[in-house]
Amino acid sequence: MKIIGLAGSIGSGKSTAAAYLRSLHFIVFDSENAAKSAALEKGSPCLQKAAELFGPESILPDGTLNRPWVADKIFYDHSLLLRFEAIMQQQVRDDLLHFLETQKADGTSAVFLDLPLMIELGWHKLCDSVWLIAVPDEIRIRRAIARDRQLGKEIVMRRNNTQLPVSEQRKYADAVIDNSGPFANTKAQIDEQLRKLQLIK
Ligand SMILES: CC(C)(COP(=O)(O)OP(=O)(O)OC[C@H]1O[C@@H](n2cnc3c(N)ncnc32)[C@H](O)[C@@H]1O)[C@@H](O)C(=O)NCCC(=O)NCCS
Ligand SMILES: Nc1ncnc2c1ncn2[C@@H]1O[C@H](COP(=O)(O)OP(=O)(O)OP(=O)(O)O)[C@@H](O)[C@H]1O
Repeated sequence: MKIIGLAGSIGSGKSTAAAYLRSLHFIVFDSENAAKSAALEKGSPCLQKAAELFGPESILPDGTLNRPWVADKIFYDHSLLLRFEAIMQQQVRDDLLHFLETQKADGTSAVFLDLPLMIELGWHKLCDSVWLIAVPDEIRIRRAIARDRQLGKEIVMRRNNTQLPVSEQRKYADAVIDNSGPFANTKAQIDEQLRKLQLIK
C-alpha cells in the first residue's frame, strides 16, 4: 500500500486536493475531520489533558473544547503550542496507525494523508511519497483569510508563522503541485502524479 502525504502551509489547498482525490474514490486520512474531532469529543482523554494544561476556561459548558479561546492562547505562547500539539499528536498518531493497519488489511492500493504540520511533526516519515501543494504566500494567505473570515489576517499570519516556510517544506517533497491557478490546472497535475505512481491510467 502506498502512503502519500499532502504537505503545504495554511491555505495552500491540501483539503481541496483531498476532496478531489476522494472524488476519484481514493481514501484520505484527514485529522481535521476525523481523528481531531474524535480527540476533542466530550470526555475524551485529549480534552481532559487540555483542561489540565489550560484550566477550566478551555472547556465550554457543553463539554467541548473552546477552540477560539485555546487558539488565542497557543498562537501567542510557543511553549503552550508545543505542549498542546504533543497532546493532539499522540491521539492522531494512534488513530493514524490504526487506520493504516485497517487499510492494509483491506488490500487498499493507496492512501493519502491530509495532516496539518506534515513535515514539522514528522508524519512524512510514514509516507512513501510527499506531494507539496504550493501556492505563493500572498495568494495562500488571501485564500486562508477568505475561507475563515472570523480569523482575520493577524491570526492567519500568526498560524502561518508557526509553520515551516514553504521553501523548507520543498526539501521534503517528491512532487510539487502548483495550486496558484484555477483548480482545473491542479487536477491535471494530480492526475499526472497519480499516473506516475500507476494509481490511474
Ligand atoms: C487550535 C485549534 C483548536 C483551533 O481551531 P480552529 O477551528 O480555529 O482552526 P482549525 O482547526 O480549523 O485550523 C485552521 C488552520 O490553522 C492552522 N493550524 C491548526 N493547528 C495548528 C498548529 N498546531 N500549528 C500551526 N498551525 C495550525 C492550520 O493551517 C489549520 O488548517 C485547532 O486548530 C487545533 O486543535 N490545533 C491543533 C492541531 C494539532 O496540534 N495537530 C497536531 C497533530 S496533527
Ligand atoms: N486553485 C484554487 N483556486 C482558488 N481557490 C482555491 C484553490 N484551491 C483552494 N482554494 C481555496 O483556498 C482555500 C484554502 O484551501 P484549503 O482549505 O484546501 O487549504 P488547506 O491547505 O487545507 O489549508 P489549512 O492547512 O489551513 O487547512 C479554500 O477556501 C479553498 O476553497
